[in-house]
Amino acid sequence: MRENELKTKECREAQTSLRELQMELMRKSMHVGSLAFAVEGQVKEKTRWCQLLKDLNEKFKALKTEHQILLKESEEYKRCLSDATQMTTAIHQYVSQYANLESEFKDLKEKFSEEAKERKDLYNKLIELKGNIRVFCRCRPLNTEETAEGASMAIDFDSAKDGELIVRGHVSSKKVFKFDSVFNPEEDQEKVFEKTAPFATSVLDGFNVCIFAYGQTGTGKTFTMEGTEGARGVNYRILDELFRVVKDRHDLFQYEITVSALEVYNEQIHDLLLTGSQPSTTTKRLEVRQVAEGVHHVPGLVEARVSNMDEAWDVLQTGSKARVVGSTNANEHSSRSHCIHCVMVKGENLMNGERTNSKLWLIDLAGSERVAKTDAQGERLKEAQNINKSLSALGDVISALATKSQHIPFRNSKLTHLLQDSLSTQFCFLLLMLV
Ligand SMILES: Nc1ncnc2c1ncn2[C@@H]1O[C@H](COP(=O)(O)OP(=O)(O)OP(=O)(O)O)[C@@H](O)[C@H]1O
Repeated sequence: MRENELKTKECREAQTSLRELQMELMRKSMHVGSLAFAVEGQVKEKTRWCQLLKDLNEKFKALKTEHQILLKESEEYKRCLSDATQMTTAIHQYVSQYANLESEFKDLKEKFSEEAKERKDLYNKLIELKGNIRVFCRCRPLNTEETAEGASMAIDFDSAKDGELIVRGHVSSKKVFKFDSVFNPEEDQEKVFEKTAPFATSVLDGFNVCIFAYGQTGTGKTFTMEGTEGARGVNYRILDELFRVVKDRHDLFQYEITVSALEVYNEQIHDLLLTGSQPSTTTKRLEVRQVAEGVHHVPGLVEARVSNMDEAWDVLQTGSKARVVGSTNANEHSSRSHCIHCVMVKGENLMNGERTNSKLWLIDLAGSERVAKTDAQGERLKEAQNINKSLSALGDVISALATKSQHIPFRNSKLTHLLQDSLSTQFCFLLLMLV
């Protein structure tokens, strides 16, 4: 019994310790569960950190590459900076050089203006010394008919070297004429122009220049002024020279050039640039009007603006052609009218703003044969009388100008009236006498 009780006690104790062990096991398994949960959390955390580390690694790599690029760029910038510094120094040097040049340029500009004025004054004096009225004589060669008829020259050209021309008369008489220049039959258009060329500069310097061709019909007035395509005359050559000088001076001067072409026939002025302006057709006559003290104008006259030689020549040729086309007999008509080409030049000195206003007149006068000699009647007589009247009026004006007379009779003919302004101040007058 006792043994039974012991066994029961043992059994109870075993039961109690089993219960405790069970409790302990439960506690331990709960602890293991919480540890597993914690471990799972740690694993998750580790994965996240690993990912972060990976990302950071990539970012680091990218930053490293960027750093390399920036390093390169910064070296480039450094180089540029040194270039820029050099450039700035160079610019500073240029600026100071420019300032020096500018002041030198200003000095030169002033000197140039003074020299130009001096040159113009000297030129002015030279013209005065040479005389602002000059007469050249040109003798044409004998034509084939004259040679066939056995004609010979009455002029002794050997003596003409100093401008003195000896004309042998009948028997042993001889007459001596004095000219500023004499051109013998062998001297060509170029030779004649050599002496005329300086007048182009005079016009651009503000002088009025009048060049006349005077002589009897057939002596070569039109040949000398107009010339032919193969032997250009004064008109073409002087315009060419004028535009050459304009081009040469384009940095210092600005010029505005206009041209007109007109004709004086039977003491009436006609515009050759207006179609149908010939005397044979019914057109409005032009008149010279005084618009201010010392300023005369021809209202309605076409003034064509030209900017180069070709344009100017085209306009003047239009005028010359209109003169020929309008007449029934070109030669007859041309010898009975004064053909006038006028080149108007407005200049501005770009250095000092000085302005000039001048005119170049190129005039092929009507044939100078005398009425008594021509045995003219009717319309021809009227034409010849008008020519005589205007040529002698021109002669009177020249002699009044040459003797510096108080009164210059400009109003005695249409031609001299037209030229009044141009023969009143700063002018050069050249008469080409053709024989
Ligand atoms: N220096 C010269 N050399 C060669 N030929 C000339 C010369 N002068 C004139 N001639 C010739 O003489 C002829 C007459 O000349 P031109 O027509 O120029 O005379 P003009 O005086 O103008 O006459 P018009 O009063 O009728 O107009 C033309 O055939 C021209 O070619």
